[in-house]
Amino acid sequence: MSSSGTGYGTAVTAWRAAAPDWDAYTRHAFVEGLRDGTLPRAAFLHYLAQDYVFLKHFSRAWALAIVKADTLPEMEAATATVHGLLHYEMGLHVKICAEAGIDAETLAATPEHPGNMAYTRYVLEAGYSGDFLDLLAALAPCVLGYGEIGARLAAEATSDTYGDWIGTYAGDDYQGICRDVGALIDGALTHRLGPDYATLPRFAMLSARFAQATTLEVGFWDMGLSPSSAPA
Ligand SMILES: Cc1ncc(C[n+]2csc(CCO)c2C)c(N)n1
Repeated sequence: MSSSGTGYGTAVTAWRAAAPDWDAYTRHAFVEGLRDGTLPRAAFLHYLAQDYVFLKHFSRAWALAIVKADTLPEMEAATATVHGLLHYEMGLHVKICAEAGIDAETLAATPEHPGNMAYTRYVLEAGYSGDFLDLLAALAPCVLGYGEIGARLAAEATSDTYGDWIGTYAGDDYQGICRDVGALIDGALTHRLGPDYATLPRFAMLSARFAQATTLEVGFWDMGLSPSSAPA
């Protein structure tokens, strides 16, 4: 595991260090292909189409966070994320795919890959059967991993083929979102478990959720690298 992160918060820094697959996720061959520009365009577009489906369910999971929240600021943070996903991030996917000749209707009809389904339904299930903390622990690797990937690739990229993608996640706006989500998690833990939350068994259970979602992110990149594994 890498020893350093991007410092998004106390809890996520601990969870990140304890997740066995963190490097497999953030330094995956797909990510390295974005870094050096060798990722085939077909793999990128296949990934984007699956990610469009992913974001739809991920938005539902953040909407569930509004339901599971306990304070108005928690509700506001979750609402802002839902809004950003539906009105900004999904639109970016539509635009990039349209430029590559995949129209919005085709994108919306993308068959959902089982690895995609496994990940989003795992996150939703964490929220359905658990509380706000369970849901945030399952949501966190996605948000913060892309922040870490973006920041590293902005410094280490050797090609600008995927510069727009890298720039989106390396940019100040997205890095600010990552710090906000890290602070939301630290605040939610303190509010529910007290300031010594990191010493409690519950914290280790949440860490395991974070690790599981991290492993499912690895599967998502794997899927992106093998377009032929998509269901009909
Ligand atoms: C598989 C997969 N994992 C993570 C992200 C990144 N991401 C998902 S939602 C969001 C906005 C804040 O919640 C960001 C950056 C993705 N697009 N696809």
